[in-house]
Amino acid sequence: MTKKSSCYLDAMAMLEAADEIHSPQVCEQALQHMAQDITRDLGETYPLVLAVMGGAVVFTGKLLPLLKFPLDFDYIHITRYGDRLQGGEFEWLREPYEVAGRDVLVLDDILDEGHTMKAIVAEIMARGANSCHSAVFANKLLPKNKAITADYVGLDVPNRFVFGFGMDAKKLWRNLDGIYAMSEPD
Ligand SMILES: O=P(O)(O)OC[C@H]1O[C@H](OP(=O)(O)OP(=O)(O)O)[C@H](O)[C@@H]1O
Ligand code: HPA
Repeated sequence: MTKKSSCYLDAMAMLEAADEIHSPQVCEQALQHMAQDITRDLGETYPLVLAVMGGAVVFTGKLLPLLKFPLDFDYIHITRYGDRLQGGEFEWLREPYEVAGRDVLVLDDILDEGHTMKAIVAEIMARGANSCHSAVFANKLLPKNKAITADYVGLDVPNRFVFGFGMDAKKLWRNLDGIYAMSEPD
């Protein structure tokens, strides 16, 4: 039998200690509701849909086939957490291109303090977009005001570090189909 790496063991221990917040079934239902709302509001605008890498990858992959109207798709990449549990400075790894005159829909995995989405929307509007809507799969419930609220929210999550459904904790477990919260120190 092969020896399991310490990364593998750490990942399994993290999942074992975590609490399930939203099951895969609840996540799928939330996706359906989001798709209906987005279709109702943006279905005739031929939007440019921008996924925020890398957290939006699962949300995007599951949402796009539910949007049964014409759209363009591209991605942007901005990060401020890396493998940390606290946000820091922004780093743009791929800026938004060819947004002038477009109705843009930004997809991201989570709205936490909202600084990332606020910076994205500001950048897109500064580049001449006609409009910019935001859709996040998870909205973290915080005891303070956020920098921005999202136009479309899949599910609320508690004020804990969550992972799964595209979200990583210390770079782990983006690939889970439900949402989990890391165990809290005793
Ligand atoms: O609302 P905020 O407090 O700004 O946090 C939300 C952002 O943080 C995460 O990105 P991260 O910087 O971890 O990059 P990632 O997408 O590569 O995980 C997440 O994907 C959001 O983009
Ligand atoms: N989980 C994963 N990524 C995040 C979070 C979180 O709770 N907050 C901001 N980015």
